[in-house]
Amino acid sequence: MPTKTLRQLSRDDVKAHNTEKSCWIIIDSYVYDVTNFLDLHPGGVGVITEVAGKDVTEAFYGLHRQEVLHKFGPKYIIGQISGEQQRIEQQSPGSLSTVPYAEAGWWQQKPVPFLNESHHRFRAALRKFYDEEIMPDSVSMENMGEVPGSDIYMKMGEIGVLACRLGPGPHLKLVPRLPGGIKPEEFDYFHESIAHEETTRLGIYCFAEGLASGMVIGLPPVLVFGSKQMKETIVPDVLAGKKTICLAISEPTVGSDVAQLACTAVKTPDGKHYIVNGVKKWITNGTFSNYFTTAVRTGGPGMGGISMLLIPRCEGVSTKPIKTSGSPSAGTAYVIFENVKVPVENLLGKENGGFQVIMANFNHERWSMVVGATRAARLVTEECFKWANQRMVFGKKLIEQPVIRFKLGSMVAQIESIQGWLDTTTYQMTKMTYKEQSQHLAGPIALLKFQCTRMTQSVSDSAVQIFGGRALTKTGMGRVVESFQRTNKFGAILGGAEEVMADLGIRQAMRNFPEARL
Ligand code: HEM
Repeated sequence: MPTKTLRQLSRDDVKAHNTEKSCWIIIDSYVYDVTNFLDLHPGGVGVITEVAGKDVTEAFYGLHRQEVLHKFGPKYIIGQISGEQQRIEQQSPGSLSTVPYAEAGWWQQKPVPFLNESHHRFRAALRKFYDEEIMPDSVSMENMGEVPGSDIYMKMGEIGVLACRLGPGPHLKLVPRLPGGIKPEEFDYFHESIAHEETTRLGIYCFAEGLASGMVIGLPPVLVFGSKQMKETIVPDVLAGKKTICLAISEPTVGSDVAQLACTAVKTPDGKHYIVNGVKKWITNGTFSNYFTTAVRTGGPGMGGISMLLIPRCEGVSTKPIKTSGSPSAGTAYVIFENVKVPVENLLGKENGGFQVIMANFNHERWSMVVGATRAARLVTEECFKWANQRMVFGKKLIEQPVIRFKLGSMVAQIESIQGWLDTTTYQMTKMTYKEQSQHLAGPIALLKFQCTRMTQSVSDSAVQIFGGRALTKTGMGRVVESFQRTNKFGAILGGAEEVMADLGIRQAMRNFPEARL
């Protein structure tokens, strides 16, 4: 809202401008001359002229998100009502929300043992970046089905967030700086979780997926198992946002049952190349990636015959968009390999040792999905809290209905339960080596993901009921809830289906089952 001194007006001054020829309205103490906007107004001329000359604050907020006012409003402001102040809290870039439960406890001044000042600094820098650089165009890009372009990737590379989304490790030293001036040595899994959370907080699932979700799962195998040459050339380019990468494992007939995959890589007689043939499906960021971290069959059937190859976009590689229930902004693709010649140096790990490479990555992927899904559910709850507080129905605010408070209570309780488990898990990760994490956390993380996506479905269901018809339109008041109800199931399938997760959790637990009897 304007910072310069505004012309002071009285309510009577405004009252006189109540026609199509001169149409003034008051929203939260500011006076808008919307005469020239009437013909542009998506809701039509009549709705505004009907209330011309009046204070329309409640009517406005009943029909529009605050972002509408921020985007279109400022140029029509001509003054402020004398002696009045803006009353409605404005979300400024980078700020924390004061709506109850809209931020996890620590961010709303409740002490927790895991976080310190560096996490605060990191969050503030990152949120400001997302609010200012990414948010403004993201809703329209998602609706138009546009993927985030290289300009966005470069900006993300510049601030260092791409590296942060891969977690702690030596790769953090490959970027010139990290958000908030964090040092690579002080970076832990809580910083990483903040980086995922702030991406999800955009509230636009597929566009947010387009922001390097493929890299989060596609680059770690290169970091851990790649050759020196890959680490010196490909990794820095990806972290700088100059190149993009994704993970290509699932196939038209193979999802969670990775051991059955059919894409083949056959060595040439001179032993210098693999010839890759096959199709990958549901590959996030596949439509625009430069590299594909790909699972291929180099040996016999089952998990012992799988290898991982880094395949560049080259002759014989083609990608086709898949129309999902989300938006093309995620770049979800079929990736088709037809006699693709890949140097043997592009092998990640050992030949036929690909299953270990895949597994090494899975826990981290699942954990990061829980982080994102929990944050998305929290955002949805914030939307519901705000809406229930502003929506008037049957002569009172929605929040005054006990049934709505019950729904909100149930949503908050489920989210906070997952948050508690998640924070404990993240803390355990900070105290364990990668190997220890695989040994001790694979089962609990699988169960956590299972419970988390059960939670998101329940939260989505309640949120839709609270928003009513607005939860079914892609633009307007309910856009965040609409996106969530359309896309939250992705998390229940990708990275291991719910049923597989619950089963895995128990199978892992059975590995250490004692000689116990009742
Ligand atoms: C500065 C003043 C205003 C601006 C910039 C503005 C802008 C907009 C925009 C951008 C939309 C499309 C919303 C979307 O789909 O995301 C919209 C819709 C609408 N506006 Fe306004 N508007 C203003 C004032 C008003 C006023 C004063 C009223 C009546 C009280 C009004 C009534 C409506 C209605 C009924 C819709 C359709 C809402 C729906 O689809 O649910 N607008 N307006």
